[in-house]
Amino acid sequence: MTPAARLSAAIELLDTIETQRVPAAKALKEWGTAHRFAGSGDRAAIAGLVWDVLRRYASSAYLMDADSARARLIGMLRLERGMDVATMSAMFDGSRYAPSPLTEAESSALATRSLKGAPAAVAGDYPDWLDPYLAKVFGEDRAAEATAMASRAPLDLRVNTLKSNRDKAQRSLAHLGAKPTPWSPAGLRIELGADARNPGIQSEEDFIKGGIEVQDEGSQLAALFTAAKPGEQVIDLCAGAGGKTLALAALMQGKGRLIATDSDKRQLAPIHERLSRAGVHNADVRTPKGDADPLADIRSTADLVVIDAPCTGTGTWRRNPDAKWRMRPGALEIRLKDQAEVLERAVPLVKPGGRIAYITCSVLTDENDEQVKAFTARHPEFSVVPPEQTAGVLWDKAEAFAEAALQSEHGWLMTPRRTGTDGFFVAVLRKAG
Ligand SMILES: C[S@@+](CC[C@H](N)C(=O)[O-])C[C@H]1O[C@@H](n2cnc3c(N)ncnc32)[C@H](O)[C@@H]1O
Repeated sequence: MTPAARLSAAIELLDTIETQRVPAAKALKEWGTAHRFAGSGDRAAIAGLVWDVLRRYASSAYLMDADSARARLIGMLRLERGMDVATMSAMFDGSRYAPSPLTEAESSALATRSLKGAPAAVAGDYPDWLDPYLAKVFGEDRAAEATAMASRAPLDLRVNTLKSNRDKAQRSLAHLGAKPTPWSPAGLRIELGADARNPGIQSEEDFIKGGIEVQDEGSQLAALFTAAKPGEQVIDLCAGAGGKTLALAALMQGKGRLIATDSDKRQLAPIHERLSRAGVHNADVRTPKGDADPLADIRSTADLVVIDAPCTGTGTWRRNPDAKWRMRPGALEIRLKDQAEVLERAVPLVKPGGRIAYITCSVLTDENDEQVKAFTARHPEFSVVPPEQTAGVLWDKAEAFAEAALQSEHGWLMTPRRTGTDGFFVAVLRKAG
C-alpha cells in the first residue's frame, strides 16, 4: 500500500470506531482480517495512524475546527507528527486509493489555526470532567503534562539481575537499538517509531530464558523505592500478573520470603510461568480460595507490604490512548474505595518497624497523596518515610531524579513529561517500632 492509501484506510477505520463505537483494537483486528492483501508493515502503519489520532482526538479537531475522521487525521499529522502542508498535499492528492486533496478550509486551518487559547482539556487531550483533578496536581502545567501523557511511549525492559546483567542484555538486543534507561540501573529502552511493528520481544532468546521482562521504567523505580532487601519477608498484596513481584524478587537476590497474592485469582494466573522463567525460587503465590483469607497465617511479621494499588491508570494513558476517553467519574470513586480497603488489609501484616509501600500508576492526587494522608490519620502508628530517603536507592542519580519528579510531603510522582516514564506515585510508610 502507498502511504496515501494507508491514510485512506485510517480514515475508514476511524469512521468505524466512531460511528459503530467499536474499541480501536477490535476494529484494527477486523480490518486486518478483511484486508488480507495488506502486509504487516501496512497494518502497523495504519494502526500507528489510528492510535495517534486517538492520542490527539480533541486537539486535532480543535486545530481543524472540524470533527470528522478526516479532519482529526489531518490535525494529528500536524500536531503529533509535525507534518507540513506541502508533504500532506503530496499524499492527499485524490489519486486512486489516496484521500481527496486538501480543501481550502483545511489548508487555511493548517495555515492559521493553533492550539493557543484552547482549553487545557482540549490542548492536553483528556475528558473535560478530569480537568479539576488534573488542575489539583499540575495546576497551570496540566495541558503540558497531559500532552506528554498522550504521546507515544517507548518499550521499556527490566533486565532480570537473577539471570543476566544490563551490559549483556544490551549487547544481545543491539539489533533492536536497546539503550539504558535514564534512572533504573536495570532498565533498557527501545524507542518505537510511528510506523513501528511490534518488535516481538517475547520471541527474543533473552526473554525466553528469563533475562529480560517488559516493564515501564516508572514501575521499575516504584519497585526499587520499596527498598526490598535480601532476607526480608515481603508481601506483594496486589501482585496481579506479577510485574512488581518479579522486580522485588530480583532486589531480594533469591534470599528471604516473597509472598504474592491478589484478591482476583484470574489476575494472578500468569504469575506462575513468569516466576519460573525468571528463575525465582523464594516466592510463594497465595491464590485466594473462596472467602478464606490467603494471608490468615501472617500476623505482624512482614518487613514490607507492597501495595501496587488498583487505580484509574491515568499514568498509563500513553499506552492506552483510547482508555482515557472511556473513563467515567464512577470509576474513580470505586478505585478510591478499593485503595482504602487494600491499605487496611496491609495493616495487620506489617511488623513493628516494618513498612508499607503504596504505589499507583495514576497521577490523581485523590488516589495518591490524599489516600496516604487519610491512611496516616486513621493509623497514627504509621509515618511517611521522607521521599528524599526513598529515592536514595538511586545513588548518584537521586539528586537529578528529585529535580525531575514531583515531590510531595508523602511521596514521589513520576510523569512522562518529568521523568520520561509512565505516571507513577510511590509513598513508603513506616510502622512505629
Ligand atoms: C495495578 S494492578 C497490579 C499490577 C501488578 N502488581 C503488576 O505489577 O503487574 C492492581 C491489582 O490489585 C488487585 N486488587 C484489587 N483490590 C484488591 C484487594 N482488596 N486486595 C488485593 N488485591 C486487590 C487487582 O485484582 C489487580 O490485580
